[in-house]
Amino acid sequence: MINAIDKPAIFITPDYVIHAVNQAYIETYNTQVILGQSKCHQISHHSNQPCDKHGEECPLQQCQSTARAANAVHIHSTAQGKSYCDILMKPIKDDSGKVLGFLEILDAIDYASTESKKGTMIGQSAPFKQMLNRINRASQSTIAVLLQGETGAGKELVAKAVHQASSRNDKPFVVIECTGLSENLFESELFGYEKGAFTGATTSKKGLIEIAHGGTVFFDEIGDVPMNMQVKLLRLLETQCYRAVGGLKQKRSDFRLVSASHKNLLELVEKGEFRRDLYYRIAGFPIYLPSLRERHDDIPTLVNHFIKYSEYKHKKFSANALTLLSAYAYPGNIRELKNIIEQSALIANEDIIHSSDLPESVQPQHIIIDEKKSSQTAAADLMSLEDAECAYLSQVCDQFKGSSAELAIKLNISVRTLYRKLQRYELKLSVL
Ligand SMILES: Nc1ncnc2c1ncn2[C@@H]1O[C@H](COP(=O)(O)OP(=O)(O)OP(=O)(O)O)[C@@H](O)[C@H]1O
Repeated sequence: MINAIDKPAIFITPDYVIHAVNQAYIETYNTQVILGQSKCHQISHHSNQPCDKHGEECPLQQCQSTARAANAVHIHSTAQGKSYCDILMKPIKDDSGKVLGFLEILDAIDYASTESKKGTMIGQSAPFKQMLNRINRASQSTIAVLLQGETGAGKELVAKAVHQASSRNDKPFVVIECTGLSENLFESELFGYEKGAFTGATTSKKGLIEIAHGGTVFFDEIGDVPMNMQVKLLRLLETQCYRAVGGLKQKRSDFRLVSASHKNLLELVEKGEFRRDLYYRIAGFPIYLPSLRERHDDIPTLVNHFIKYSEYKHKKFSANALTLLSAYAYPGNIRELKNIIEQSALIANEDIIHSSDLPESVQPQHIIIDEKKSSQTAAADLMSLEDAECAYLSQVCDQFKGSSAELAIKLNISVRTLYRKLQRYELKLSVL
């Protein structure tokens, strides 16, 4: 029975022991499993303890307590290194309803990675994993996906992942940037035009919607579509039919819809700036993208990733600079982090990038007090006292050229307290 499943699958009893694996599992994971003996966590996590003992959800336990199917995104150790996997666990019952064991179906996620890997989304924090779970779910259907997240949080990358993981991945992925689209441009760009439709239309041109046939259309910043064009957009999305500018023939395009906005669309609906019917048409399956502030744990891996794929791959950030980078709030999210890394690498004269090479916005005095900002923005950017202390100490450590005793006197604390704080924030004095 297990071999009838085309994805990798295993059968486990409640004591975590694997009793059967299918052909797809053997081909994908190439791992030595001793049936009736190996436990799932030993094989997938190289650990003697179940997943929930080392920070991951255990779908087997969930399944056991509810007697219903459970799902989780896990990081598995495979012959090729660590990789993401979407797990579906189903209880298998006998005729009397007694649970005999669990069927685990594994779906490899190759558009995301825990470590630096070109062309993938990097991260391993809990909010990132929750997002992956939603992306994987969305990609298995043709439901309209709405991506909501701050600017620079990775909406375009997620839209591409939804497409890549779907059955349409061999067809086009077309991006339509909605910001600044005038009515004329909107129609000619989306629907194309016929020869002679307007002055300058010397040949006919295909529209983006036609190009996307069979694939996915990504409407970026859909909240910026003006009211008068929202009606036309709704008609297109409802019927998938359109007419080229200057054309008479009705055309049809089969496309999967993914939209994104950094604005709160429901608030726009309440204010009467976005049509409610259009909102419900595009928001079939909302996916929230966490800001970088919510996934601070991912910063060091992202820093390594961006430096590795930049022209400064031989350079490295000092531990103090990394601490400062981790304490910053990133209103521009991952895009801002990427810029900061490239800027600092360019500024650094040596192969080590020190905290003094980081741009002013990241420096502690800027993070702590920026009087020019409105009180509302300043409140949003406020950092905890602990983060502020850590950021300040990290800069001091890079710049202070004296002994620890001298520094302790300057900071008006004992040398022991200084060492305790340095240890706590994993900082080092440049001259000790
Ligand atoms: N998880 C990630 N791992 C690696 N790089 C990422 C990740 N998320 C985003 N990026 C990178 O960050 C940059 C910004 O991402 P993207 O353009 O997708 O953001 P966005 O939310 O669409 O921004 P905007 O709202 O301004 O359109 C890109 O260079 C992208 O490759």
